Amino acid sequence: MSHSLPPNHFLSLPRQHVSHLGVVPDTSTLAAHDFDVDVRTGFMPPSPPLSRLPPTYAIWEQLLDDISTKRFKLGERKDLNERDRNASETWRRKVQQMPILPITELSQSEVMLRRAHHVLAFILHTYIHSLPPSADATAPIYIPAPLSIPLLEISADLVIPPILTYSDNVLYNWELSTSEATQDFPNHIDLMQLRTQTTFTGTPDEEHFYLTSSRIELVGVTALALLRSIEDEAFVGDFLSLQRISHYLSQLVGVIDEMTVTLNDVRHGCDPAVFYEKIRPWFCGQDSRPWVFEGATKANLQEPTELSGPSAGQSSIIHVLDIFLGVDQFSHTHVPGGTTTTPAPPPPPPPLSSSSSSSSNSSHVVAVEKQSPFLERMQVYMPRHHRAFLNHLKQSPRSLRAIVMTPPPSFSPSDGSVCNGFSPEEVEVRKDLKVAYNASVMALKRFRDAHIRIATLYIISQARKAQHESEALQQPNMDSGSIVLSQGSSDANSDTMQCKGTGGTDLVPFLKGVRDRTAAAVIR
Ligand code: HEM
Repeated sequence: MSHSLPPNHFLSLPRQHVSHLGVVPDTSTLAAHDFDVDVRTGFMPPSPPLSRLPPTYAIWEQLLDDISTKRFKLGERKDLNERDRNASETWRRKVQQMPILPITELSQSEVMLRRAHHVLAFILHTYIHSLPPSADATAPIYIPAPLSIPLLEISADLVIPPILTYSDNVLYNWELSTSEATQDFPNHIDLMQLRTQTTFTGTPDEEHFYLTSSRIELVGVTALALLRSIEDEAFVGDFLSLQRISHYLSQLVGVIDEMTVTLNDVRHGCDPAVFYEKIRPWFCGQDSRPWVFEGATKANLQEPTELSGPSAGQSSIIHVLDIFLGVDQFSHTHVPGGTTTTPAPPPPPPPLSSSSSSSSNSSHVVAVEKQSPFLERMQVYMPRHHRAFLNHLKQSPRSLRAIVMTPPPSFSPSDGSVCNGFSPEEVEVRKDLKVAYNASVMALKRFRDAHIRIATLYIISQARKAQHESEALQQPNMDSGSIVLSQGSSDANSDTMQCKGTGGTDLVPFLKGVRDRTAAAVIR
């Protein structure tokens, strides 16, 4: 089986074996200083992801095909009939009865491992969420060994958790719709030519939902280029380079705004009710019912400590913007269940001269600390090269925020004299720099404002509607117009509705907190 990367690409080279405990650094990739971030496609791969595993794994691909052709329904749905129940039960039996396949053939190639994770993670979520509901809300869900063992092994090799991730349903879940588009890609990218490989529901809404994120990733490539240019200028660090940095930051505002427009486009193709009722439940991670990976102990495989469902909170491009702008020191501090709704006080800027201490190994640690801030936990679900990229960026010796904060913002000589070595021209240039930096931070805040409106429309309003309907059903003689909801109908009241994100956050306070802390990064 040939895969789609050129033979000399670093991901096509033989992999250094990564222990199943995930503790041996994969230096073959880190040493190459290649973080699998392409100049043309960013965090998306530069060619369409593999769409089929080698014949040895035909049974997995067949089970995935069944998901597409049979369109199983969620086990919790009230409108299930006998045929629906039998169809998913027959399919689950096939999962239980398949042989436990060794992953040796896959371990040679990152691209094949990704496809295998995609296939098995879709099978895992279909298996779990097609199960009939249990009377005991805390009863464990048993994942049969033929699914759990290879999924744990593959996840250990990729150093990501054994659950559906953003990379499974966005980064490595697309193809191009025409041969012309395939031929031109990635030198010419037509965002409208993207199609999704796998969905749970077969609805255009689900496809549009995934592709919205893919398009944001591709729009974000221009932001990555600007960040590189800013880094280069920061290295030079002279008067002219400060002017150039301001210019690049002004361009960055335009790119982030374009990402916001693309985000808003989710409304033009993904119906909120279809999303809430039919699509979203397939994403849910482990909640009150523990997932038991059968055979894991016997096979000496590490079981996961946390299993959050896929969330675009795992998108590296947004984390990159946060880290590069130094916003992460504010926006990433939320611990779910904590009380960090007020912006944290600005931390002192790191010294300009601080140098990168070491190349971190933390990209290889997959154990998740439940109490660490949500956005940091989400990095564990990212492809490990992208995680390494974020760590690399965090350790940059030239923090943009620190550059903008030199001299301190309060410094403003009014008599035009040269003060502390800064000429009046340089003072002006530094003022412009601060304005441009703050404009970028505010663009990111606008992205988050738009995102909150979308989460409200797609989750909060739909949850409220569902509650309204179920109350109406319980009180059939009551005039529906007279039903009073405990939650108000305006967005302002949405905080009172307890809704969880797929990543398990109390979504409204969480998203508003991240947005407010982003705004708090503005330099006064
Ligand atoms: C229908 C569309 C969407 C809905 C309903 C939605 C909902 C949510 C929810 C509930 C969270 C809270 C975290 C969790 O528990 O999962 C979240 C986080 C997040 N989402 Fe979305 N999301 C949508 C689309 C997107 C898209 C297209 C992006 C862009 C790539 C995005 C980027 C983020 C980010 C970056 C976070 C982390 C919080 C932050 O950094 O502000 N979302 N989303």
